[in-house]
Amino acid sequence: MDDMKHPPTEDTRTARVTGEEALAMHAEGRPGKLEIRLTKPLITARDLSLAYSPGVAEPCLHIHRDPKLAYDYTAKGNFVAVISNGTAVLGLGNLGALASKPVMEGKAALFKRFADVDSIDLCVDTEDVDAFVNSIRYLGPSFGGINLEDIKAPECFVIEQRLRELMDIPVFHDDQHGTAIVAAAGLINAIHLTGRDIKTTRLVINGAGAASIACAELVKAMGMRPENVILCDTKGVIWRGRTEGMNQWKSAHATATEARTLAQALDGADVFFGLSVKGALTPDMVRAMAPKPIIFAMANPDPEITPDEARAARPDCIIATGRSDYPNQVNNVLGFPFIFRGALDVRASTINETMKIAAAEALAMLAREDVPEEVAGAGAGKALRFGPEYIIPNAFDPRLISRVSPAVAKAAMESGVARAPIIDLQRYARDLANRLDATVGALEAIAESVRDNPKRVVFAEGEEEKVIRAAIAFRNAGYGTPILVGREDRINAVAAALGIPMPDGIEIHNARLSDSNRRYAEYLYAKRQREGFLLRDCQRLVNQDRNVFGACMVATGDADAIVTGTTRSYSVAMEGIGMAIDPVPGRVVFGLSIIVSRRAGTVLVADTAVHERPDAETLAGIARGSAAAARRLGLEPRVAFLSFSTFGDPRGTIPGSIRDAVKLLTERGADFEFDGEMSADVALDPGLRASLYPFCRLSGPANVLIMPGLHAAHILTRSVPRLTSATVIGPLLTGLSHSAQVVPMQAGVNQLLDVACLAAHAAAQK
Ligand SMILES: NC(=O)C1=CN([C@@H]2O[C@H](COP(=O)(O)OP(=O)(O)OC[C@H]3O[C@@H](n4cnc5c(N)ncnc54)[C@H](OP(=O)(O)O)[C@@H]3O)[C@@H](O)[C@H]2O)C=CC1
Ligand SMILES: CC(=O)C(=O)O
Ligand SMILES: [Mg+2]
Repeated sequence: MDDMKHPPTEDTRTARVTGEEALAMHAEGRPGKLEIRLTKPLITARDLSLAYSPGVAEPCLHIHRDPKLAYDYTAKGNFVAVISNGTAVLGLGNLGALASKPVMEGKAALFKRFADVDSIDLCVDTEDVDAFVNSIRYLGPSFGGINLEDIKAPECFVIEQRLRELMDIPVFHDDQHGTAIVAAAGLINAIHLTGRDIKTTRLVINGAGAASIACAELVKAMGMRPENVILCDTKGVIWRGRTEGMNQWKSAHATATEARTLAQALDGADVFFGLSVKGALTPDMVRAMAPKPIIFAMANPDPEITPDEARAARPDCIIATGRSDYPNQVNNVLGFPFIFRGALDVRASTINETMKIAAAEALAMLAREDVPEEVAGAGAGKALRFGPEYIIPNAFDPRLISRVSPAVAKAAMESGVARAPIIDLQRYARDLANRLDATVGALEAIAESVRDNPKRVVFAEGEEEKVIRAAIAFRNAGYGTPILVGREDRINAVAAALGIPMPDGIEIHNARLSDSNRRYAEYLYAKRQREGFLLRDCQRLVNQDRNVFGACMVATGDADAIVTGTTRSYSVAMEGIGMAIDPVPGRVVFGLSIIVSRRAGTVLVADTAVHERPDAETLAGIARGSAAAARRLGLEPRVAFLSFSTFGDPRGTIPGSIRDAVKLLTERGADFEFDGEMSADVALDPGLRASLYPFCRLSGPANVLIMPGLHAAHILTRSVPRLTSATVIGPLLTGLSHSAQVVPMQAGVNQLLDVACLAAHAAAQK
């Protein structure tokens, strides 16, 4: 196919998902997005006596005497309730309490993911303000803070005000203040980039509800003149004297203006804030705005205008939306996790204006700094740099927690609402940076970098349902062009039976009918003719073995990477790939697994796929390859060669290969820390090494574990995800001259997608 190497023409940076994918994600495994985990063991009778009766009486009595101790003996200090009645669910309207639950679980998940704040959703089934307030006001003892969400205006103003008066913990309506803080941060930078002065900037806000009123208040507090801010709602401009559809909060922002419609208000305006509904802003309105207009179309899930439409109407505009799949995401996810983190850590009694402005400024300033490689996506073509397409940090920026939360904590202390001040703020910021796992950010950075540099990835088992789903998800995620190997009618029939429409941009190649199969057979014959293969043997392999066909596509440059493994055993799939793709000369091919755990951070394990009993040279090669992979993930490698014994204790038959591998690396002067043999606990816990093995050369807990053989590697990586809360990614094949990955046969759609993304990333590094 002539056009084989042309990537899709549309903007592949975006990570679009389908409704079907979103439903499947929510239904998969344990339904929903949250579960509760224990922080203390409850295994023995003693554990039970300590955690429950009689032991639990002790903290109860202490807290009774001194309520502050609740922060020391319970989860209160890190626990936030996300509360809604579902009357303004995103921009979807009044869906009710139950239907708001996915958003509320989502907010709780974001609290945990981005700021390690524990959180629970409480969906309260009433639209009555008094009943709502009364159902919350008595819950204070359980929580360190209350995050109100998606409650419509004007009731939300009354509810928040009353709860703030009644409760002694922060009560924060995210749609009001979280949104205003993030929008203000983006506005500070957009004003700077377009050379404006906030005092003369004219803003039109579409919407006069929770988010809009809070935005109007904050921008005015920041110096925008009241007469330069016009609000519109479903009845048009909120002008001074209007009586229809008004309330006291709208009246407070009514402007003396002749404009009556949004279009009239926008004539010559500098800035548009959309906090209303999809499609409310038309290209004609955008065309009527001032030069270099600033457009924040923040309605969710669909903005008031899409970036493509806005740019087509006004190429000189700065455009932001509330979505994560366009550049410039102005969304309160950049605010609430970090604001609460800072407020909780100083046990703030409230979140006040000083804290909000500190958060907005910290966000704005972070966007002006150089973006570290792991955020921009290592090797990505499009670097994120302060400018019209990057006015606000990315939600996955790991620096957010160590910038925004300390700014909020400091402002709380300075404004006198901190009940547990932090003495050393620099140390606090450092501790926060380490609180989140770096690999999670690194993996998202890998995905981002693949979106910037999309690849052609062969899904060799193209007729399988889960493979088709993964290929479609790969395409929708913007990772590049999936190539399904299989019969077109079969693939279309499977997709039709599943009710999945096949999107454009997916290629299907039937090995037997492909124009290229003769070329692949000749390629294979040239490689294998001295190993007993005739041309017709090679032709048969190419025609009949999809792994061989797919690997030939990659080896001859028709594709960038191949993913397989769901229908054949690992070794058979490897054999097919190995027919066409060689190891990098001098490198060992091995499997690398990544264990991501909260407790131990990120730990790489190798070899988890290829060598049953590696000799010393192979072990040394595996260690070298693993150390290089660790560096690519942003980890400085500390490599431990594992055994049942540590430096000869207990005595036994330690495989000589381990000690010889350590010797080989020492003689050759490896440029990373390594040592062994040692047992896994000694490798992971430096405390166990300190007194008995002070000579050990590892400076901290090992983050790369080299296994003595495949049996031990399998036992470890297969049991960890079933016995603990850790995730295991891989095994990922390492050391081949072209990017190829074999997933375990039981791999699901998400695993296939992740591995395909990693394969595409690896292809970019070849
Ligand atoms: N990006 C982000 O971080 C956030 C985005 N949002 C988005 O902002 C929007 C509003 O949310 P929220 O303030 O909580 O909701 P509210 O229900 O409190 O307010 C909605 C407001 O939008 C107005 N409105 C509805 N349709 C139109 C229209 N066609 N033209 C003009 N105004 C209209 C309503 O007018 P009226 O008063 O006449 O009924 C009301 O004033 C949602 O789309 C939400 O997703 C909200 C929070 C954060
Ligand atoms: C982002 C958000 O909170 C909303 O759209 O309601
Ligand atoms: Mg909301």
